[in-house]
Amino acid sequence: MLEVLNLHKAFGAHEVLRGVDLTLRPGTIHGLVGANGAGKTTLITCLYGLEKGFRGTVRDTAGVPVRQSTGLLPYEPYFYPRLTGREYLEFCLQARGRPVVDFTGWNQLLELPLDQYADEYSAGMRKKLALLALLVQDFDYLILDEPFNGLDLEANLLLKAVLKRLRDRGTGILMTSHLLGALTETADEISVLMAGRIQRHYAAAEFGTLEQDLLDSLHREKLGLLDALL
Ligand SMILES: Nc1ncnc2c1ncn2[C@@H]1O[C@H](COP(=O)(O)OP(=O)(O)OP(=O)(O)O)[C@@H](O)[C@H]1O
Repeated sequence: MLEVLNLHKAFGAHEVLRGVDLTLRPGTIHGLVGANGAGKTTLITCLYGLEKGFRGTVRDTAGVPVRQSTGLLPYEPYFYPRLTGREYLEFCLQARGRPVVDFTGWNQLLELPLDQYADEYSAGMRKKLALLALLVQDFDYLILDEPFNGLDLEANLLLKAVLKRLRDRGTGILMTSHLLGALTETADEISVLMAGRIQRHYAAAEFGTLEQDLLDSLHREKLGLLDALL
C-alpha cells in the first residue's frame, strides 16, 4: 500500500499541503479531485519524490522505494529533443534495467507514429506516449496526473477500459481529473483536496453525494455571483 501521512509542503510562505493523509491500496482506483491550485500535482510530486522539503511520511508499506514500485504519468510529459517515440520507450525500459519488449501490441491500440520525434508529437500524442511507457512496464502502482486530458474520444474510452483491467489485475491507481464523470465511472474511491487537506473521502456508493455536494457549493457560491452579473 502507498501511504501518505500528515504531509506538509510550502512554497515560501504559501502552505499548499497542510497535513494530507491518503492511502492507495493495490487493486484500487483512487480518484483525487480539487480546484485549480488545490495542490494535487504538489501532492503527487511529493509522493513520487520529485519535490524536496516536505514534512510527513510518504512510503510503500512493502518497504520498496516508491519510485521502484510505481510509475508516474506527469501532468505535462517531457521528452528529450531528437528522440523518436520508440527510442523514448526503449530509454524508459533501459533506465529501469528492464528488457526492451515489443511495443507492437500496445501500439496497435494507441496507433502512435513511433518512428517520429516525440517532441514533435501533438499534446494528445505526447500523453499517449507517456502512457504507453507505463503500460509496457509492470508497475504495482500508477500515479496518473490528468490522464484523460488531451486524449481523443477513442483513447479516452480505451484508457478507462485499460485502467479497470489493470485494477482488476491488482494494480493500485491514483489519478487526478477535472472530469468528474471519468472518475466516477472508474474509481473505487474519491478524495477531495481542499484548503491543503483531504476534506472528504467518498466510497463508490457515495459518488452521487459527491456530485450533489459539488453542485450545492457551486450553486451557493458561484452561481449566486453569476446571478448578479448576468
Ligand atoms: N514550484 C513552485 N513554486 C511556487 N509555487 C508553486 C510551485 N508549484 C506549485 N506551486 C503553487 O502551489 C499551489 C498548488 O499547485 P498545484 O500545481 O499542486 O495545484 P493543482 O491542484 O495540481 O492545480 P491544477 O488543477 O490547476 O493542475 C498553487 O498555488 C501553485 O501556484
